[in-house]
Amino acid sequence: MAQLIDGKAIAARVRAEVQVEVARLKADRGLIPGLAVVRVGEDPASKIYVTGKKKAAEEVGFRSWEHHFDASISQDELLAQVRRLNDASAVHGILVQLPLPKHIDAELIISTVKPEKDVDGFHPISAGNLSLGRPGLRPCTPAGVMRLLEEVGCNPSGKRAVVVGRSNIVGKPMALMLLQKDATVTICHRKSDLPREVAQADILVVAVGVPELIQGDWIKPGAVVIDVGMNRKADGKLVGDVAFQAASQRASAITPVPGGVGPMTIAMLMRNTLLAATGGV
Ligand SMILES: NC(=O)C1=CN([C@@H]2O[C@H](COP(=O)(O)OP(=O)(O)OC[C@H]3O[C@@H](n4cnc5c(N)ncnc54)[C@H](OP(=O)(O)O)[C@@H]3O)[C@@H](O)[C@H]2O)C=CC1
Ligand SMILES: Nc1nc(=O)c2c([nH]1)NC[C@@H]1CN(c3ccc(C(=O)N[C@@H](CCC(=O)O)C(=O)O)cc3)C=[N+]21
Repeated sequence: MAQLIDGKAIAARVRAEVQVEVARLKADRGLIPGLAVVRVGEDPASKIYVTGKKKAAEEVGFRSWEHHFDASISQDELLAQVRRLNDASAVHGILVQLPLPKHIDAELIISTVKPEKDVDGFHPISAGNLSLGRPGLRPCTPAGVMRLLEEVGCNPSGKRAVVVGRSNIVGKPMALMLLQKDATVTICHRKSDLPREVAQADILVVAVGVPELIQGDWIKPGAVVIDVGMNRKADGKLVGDVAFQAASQRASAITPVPGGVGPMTIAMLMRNTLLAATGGV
């Protein structure tokens, strides 16, 4: 049986580290990091996520604001709101919750966030820095995965890593971060021969959004398996992209869903906001 990677507990540790640094910043410099979250429309999943973020921000001692707009807000008005947050000196981090309504060009909105305040790590400047191997704000989910690997003593150097999914917010930055740690990286998508590629993986990261797409018997014995997928079933329960029971028979370590990568995403958002406030990247 695989070791269960307790993302919930590790995330709590990351938040505790941030909390200590925030207390020191307040005492030494009178500086309180501030995080602004922009939410548009009534996506129920977004609402849950934003609530989790608010709780975490309070816990670590940040100021936080949620700016909620009706789904009918115009693109120009949303752009104006983002610019206002860019100019607000108490705001060190800005997160525009995705997805945005269809009449809004999400890429344009993301590019309008000041790169120094881009705590999601989605701005083209942040993506460019990552791709060039320069310091910068990193996307929270893959950054959280890297921390999980570290915590279970899994050093990617020289290992075969397979990332399933190539989105700009998870799969692609994940592959680049593993590459930066000297893994030999394969990126898979709809046209890939998944059973063949997955069988090669010493480290498998799956970020697809298809319930239990990855079958247990594809997994290389001893692999470390990280399941980013979050799929809600009809009964309200969450399942990942990996068939968990069968996979845990072969993996050496595996993340559960929920309680794996999800809490790490929020914890790394807190870290990024602290970094943005101190200019520490
Ligand atoms: N835990 C967390 O903190 C977070 C969880 N998530 C979850 O992670 C999952 C992925 O999110 P995201 O990256 O935004 O998703 P996207 O929909 O943007 O990307 C999905 C990727 O999976 C690939 N894919 C889809 N179906 C298949 C298939 N049948 N075989 C192989 N590849 C496939 C797509 O390939 P192609 O490019 O060829 O279309 C695409 O590259 C979702 O479940 C999401 O809810 C996301 C963000 C944070
Ligand atoms: N600009 C932007 N940045 C994001 O980082 C972003 C986004 N938009 N849009 C949506 C996705 C999704 N995402 C999650 C984060 C935490 C959990 C999380 O904490 N999950 C808990 C379970 C929560 C539950 O029970 O529903 C867990 O896995 O244990 C889930 C999903 C961030 N995203």
